[in-house]
Amino acid sequence: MLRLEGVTAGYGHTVILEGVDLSLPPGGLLAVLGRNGVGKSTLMKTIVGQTRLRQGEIRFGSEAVSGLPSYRRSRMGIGYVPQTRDVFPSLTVEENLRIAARPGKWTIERVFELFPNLAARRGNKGTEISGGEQQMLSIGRALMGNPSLLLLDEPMEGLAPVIVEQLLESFRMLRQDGDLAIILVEQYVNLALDFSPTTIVLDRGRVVFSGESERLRRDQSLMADLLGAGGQSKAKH
Ligand SMILES: Nc1ncnc2c1ncn2[C@@H]1O[C@H](COP(=O)(O)OP(=O)(O)OP(=O)(O)O)[C@@H](O)[C@H]1O
Repeated sequence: MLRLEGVTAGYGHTVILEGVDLSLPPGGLLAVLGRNGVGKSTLMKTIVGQTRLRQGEIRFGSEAVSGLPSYRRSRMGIGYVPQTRDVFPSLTVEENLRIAARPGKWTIERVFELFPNLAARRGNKGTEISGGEQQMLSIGRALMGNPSLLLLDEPMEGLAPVIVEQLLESFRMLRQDGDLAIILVEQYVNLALDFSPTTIVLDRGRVVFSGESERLRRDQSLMADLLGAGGQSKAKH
């Protein structure tokens, strides 16, 4: 469903990603790990078309999407939840969801089933809900577009443990759904390894590990090598 081959990309003259290969089958899961600033968000932005692609190819389904603008990729079924939480502050929860709607199985009712907190806040503006609820709304908006691939960029960042637990539960429900492929960028290593059977680790814009999450989890010294002290401390989560 998604294939990157030799992708080199960055911003303006700056190259951040170098020779990245990855592939994900329909309904597949992938965790993306790496220290701060190694290019995880840049990888997500490159998949959705928000960086400058210098070399390589990105295919989604049967099409090469490398030359397509973001909105075309989104219409083709790539849903993106950026680290910055993509909600319109002056619109209500319900309006935020409605304007993101495209035909398919995801409806407002279904999003409210996934995130009951949002149902209770349907009339509140984007500014009148908590950070955790904004994250749920941002994910809900991506789902309303009825994607076949969902990119989640550090969705747990800065959220209280109780909200992290709620989000995790919703991700498990999405995973059970089966036909939605998900790429999860995470700083919480164990949480990501639990979520996805396959993982890649980035370091300075290159893929330095690609394989079974379990293999990484079992090899603590490899994990320390690839993710460093920061990864280790967050591995406790
Ligand atoms: N819009 C931009 N223009 C220029 N450089 C950028 C831009 N966005 C990110 N960078 C640089 O690209 C590099 C990779 O950043 P990126 O945000 O992809 O890393 P990350 O692995 O997601 O980090 P974090 O875990 O801290 O979110 C960093 O050196 C960053 O300064």
